[in-house]
Order: sequence, then C-alpha cells, then structure tokens
Amino acid sequence: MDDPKFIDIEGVEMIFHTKKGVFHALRDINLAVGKGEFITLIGHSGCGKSTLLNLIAGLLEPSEGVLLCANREIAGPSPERSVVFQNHSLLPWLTCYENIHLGVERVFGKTESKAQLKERTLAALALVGLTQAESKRPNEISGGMKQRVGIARALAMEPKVLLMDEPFGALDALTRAHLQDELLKIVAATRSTVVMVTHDVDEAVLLSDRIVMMTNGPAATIGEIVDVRLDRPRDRVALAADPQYMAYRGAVLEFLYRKQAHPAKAA
Ligand SMILES: Nc1ncnc2c1ncn2[C@@H]1O[C@H](COP(=O)(O)OP(=O)(O)OP(=O)(O)O)[C@@H](O)[C@H]1O
Repeated sequence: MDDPKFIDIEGVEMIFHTKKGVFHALRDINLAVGKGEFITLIGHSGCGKSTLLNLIAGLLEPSEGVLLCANREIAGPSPERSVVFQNHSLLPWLTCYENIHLGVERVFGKTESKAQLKERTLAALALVGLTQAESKRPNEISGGMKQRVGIARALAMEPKVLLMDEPFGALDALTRAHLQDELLKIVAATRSTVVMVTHDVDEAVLLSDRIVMMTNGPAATIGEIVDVRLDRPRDRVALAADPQYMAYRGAVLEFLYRKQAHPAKAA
C-alpha cells in the first residue's frame, strides 16, 4: 500500500452541545486508512457512523483529537474528499449533465478549458453508464440512476477520498446489487480510497478491505475491525457459497447481534 496512513484519525472525541445538554457521541476514535483502501463503517443505528464520516468530510470539527488526509489536517470540506449521501442531493432543476458539470466547473473551472470540462463531465456519465440520460432531470430517472449521477458527480471531481453515507440504502435489493458491482469496478479502475457507511452486512463484506465495527452509543468507539482478505475482483454469486466469505459475515453478525446486541435508544 502506497500510504498506510492516508487518512489518519487520532484520539478523536465528538461531543454535541444540545438544548438537553452535552451528548458524547464518539470517544477515542483511532483509525488509519491506507491509500486505495475500501473501508466500511458498520454499527447499530445512532452509534455515530455518519458523525465519523462527516468528521472525515470536514463537515464537523472534532471536540478533541485530530484528523489528517495526505498529511494535512482536515479543516473543512474540500473537493478532495467528496461525499455521496443516501438521498443523492441532486439539484432538481438541472439535467444529469448539468448536475455533474457544476461540480466539475467548481473544481477545474479555473485551470481547464470549456472543452476539457465537458469531456470530464461526459466521461463521468459514461463511467456510471448514464450517457443516454445526460439531458434528463432527476424527476425523470429512477432512484438507482439518481444515485449513479451522485456517484458520477463525486468521482468527476477526482477526489482523493470518496465518502459514502449509505449510498444504496434507499434502493431495492436488485438495483443495490447492481450498483455495488458497478462501484467495485469503478473503484478498481480509479483506485479511489473509499470510506462508506452501511447497515448491510453482505454489502460490507463484498466491498471492503476492512470492516470497522462500532460499539453502541453514547460514547461509541471502534469495537473490532475485520480484515477481509477475499481476492478481487469479487463475484457475489461465487462468494455466496465461499466458506471464507461466510466466516467474515459470521464475524460481523456475531459482533452486531451478540457482542453489541441492540441498545436502548442511544439519544
Ligand atoms: N448535530 C447533532 N447534535 C446533537 N446530537 C447529534 C448531532 N448529530 C448526531 N447526533 C447524535 O449522535 C449520535 C450519532 O449519530 P449518527 O447520525 O452519527 O449515527 P449513525 O450511526 O450514523 O446512525 P444511523 O445508522 O441511524 O444513521 C446519535 O445519538 C445522534 O442523535
């Protein structure tokens, strides 16, 4: 691995000050993510997965500790760390092309020609198989297609890190499987570093190099990490009967449903 501490999270605590008082969401988070690594964050609802992702995105500031990306402190959002949310967050009045172009222009507008910006936008659409839908607006395409535009928009900015918060959570199982397979191919081609929040154990095992499993909140922390040593490219059908796959799956289930059996409401 080029840089085993490409993202480096050290001693992070997250405390929210709410009307009801102080809420200690995350404690003592230490994690290094290697360049090109695919990490998933899994844990019960409310344990702080999105909070940790938002800290890496620079959308939140830690109460204690430090987060670094490429040896620089994360001090705010940046196109080098682009985020894909569960609800695509496309602008409804813009076409698929325009939604992507907007981000491309923001990042490369000052340094590249109009033709280059167009080429980047078209390449991103092609990467997610949406060339045909370039002039459609979000209300004219399916949920899975919207998510693909969101992924294309994030990738078009050539981020160093792709952050994904349950990007397939709102999709039906077949579309979800299809997009997981596409994401695997795209990530293999772009060699992106990915941190993804998921609730889905199979998704975590299929996609990850490591699965970071979080304890229940409040004051959640990293409980265990599963190192998924399955060869790539991964084939979901072949893996379904693979004893190694089942063992990883079993380890995550054991953590979630035995060691961290669901808590009383955390917040
Ligand atoms: N801005 C905030 N102010 C106060 N509390 C917050 C804030 N953001 C998150 N929390 C609390 O921090 C805890 C972790 O929230 P977070 O959304 O990170 O959990 P999660 O693991 O992503 O949950 P889910 O799986 O349900 O999306 C929760 O108890 C939540 O209520």
